[in-house]
Amino acid sequence: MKAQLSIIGGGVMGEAILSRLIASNLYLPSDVCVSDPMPERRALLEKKYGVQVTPNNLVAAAAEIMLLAVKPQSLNAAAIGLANAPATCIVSILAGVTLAQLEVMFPSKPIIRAMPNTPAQVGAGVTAIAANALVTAAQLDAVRKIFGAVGTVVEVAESLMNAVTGLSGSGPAYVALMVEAMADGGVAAGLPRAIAMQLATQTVLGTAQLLTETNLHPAQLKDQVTSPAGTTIAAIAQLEKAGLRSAMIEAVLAATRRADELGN
Ligand SMILES: NC(=O)c1ccc[n+]([C@@H]2O[C@H](COP(=O)([O-])OP(=O)(O)OC[C@H]3O[C@@H](n4cnc5c(N)ncnc54)[C@H](OP(=O)(O)O)[C@@H]3O)[C@@H](O)[C@H]2O)c1
Ligand code: PRO
Repeated sequence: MKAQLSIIGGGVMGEAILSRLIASNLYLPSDVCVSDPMPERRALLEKKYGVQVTPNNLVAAAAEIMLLAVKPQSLNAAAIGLANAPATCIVSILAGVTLAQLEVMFPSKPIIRAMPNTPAQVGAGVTAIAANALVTAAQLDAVRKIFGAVGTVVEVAESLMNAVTGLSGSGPAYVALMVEAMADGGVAAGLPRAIAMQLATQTVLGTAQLLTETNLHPAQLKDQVTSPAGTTIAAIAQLEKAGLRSAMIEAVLAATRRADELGN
């Protein structure tokens, strides 16, 4: 049976997207087929979501939309035999892999390159998409709906996709590092670990919500928190001394460069 959607690679991101598509009723489990080499993984996805599973990418490829969710290093192996895949539209979430490279692998196919992030697991992701010239308005709409089920969708020029990868694709790891470090600071100052984690996580969540809902510039928010001769400016002086801003800028650039390398 031809599935509406196939997912090639049922790992972290494949499952994150799958789980929201099923939970939001955008796809019926019977309309989705997931291909993964690991029997335990297939069994888990089949049991948890009721989807079709297969170890054979060619079987899965018989779908309206084929979502490639393998690691960039596994793409060549995963794509063997898929050049003439019956899939109508190919969607790739692979870091660094360009539309031009995908067009060589899947000649004459409508292809969309996408970069989601792991908050997709809770429907709070952000995904950038870029389409090739063969994608129809209906296909773009269908793919927008897929990523809309896991969060916000933005369209960007394909030339910016590696920068997106360096910022929002990899970004949850930077924020997680910051939350962990803030909690460690709280523990160093005497807070119990569980309370410190709750305070750190909610501070990040609330600050993101405040910035989103008020459209405040981050500098204005910082100024609101920073009393003259107060506690916050003492902390900020330390962060500036340690080069936090520069470290964050360099981190995004390093991830962007790595995405460039993965595409070569
Ligand atoms: N994780 C993120 O935050 C994130 C965010 C945005 C985009 N991405 C992109 O999403 C892709 C997947 O990342 P991930 O973190 O989900 O990786 P992952 O957890 O390793 O998932 C990849 C899955 O593909 C399977 N696989 C390997 N070779 C295959 C083949 N030939 N055919 C079918 N399936 C195959 C893997 O099985 P085995 O484990 O048995 O090899 C694994 O289950 C990557 O290209 C990454 O750049 C990831
Ligand atoms: N995770 C993938 C990586 O680290 C791509 C963006 C987030 O390569």
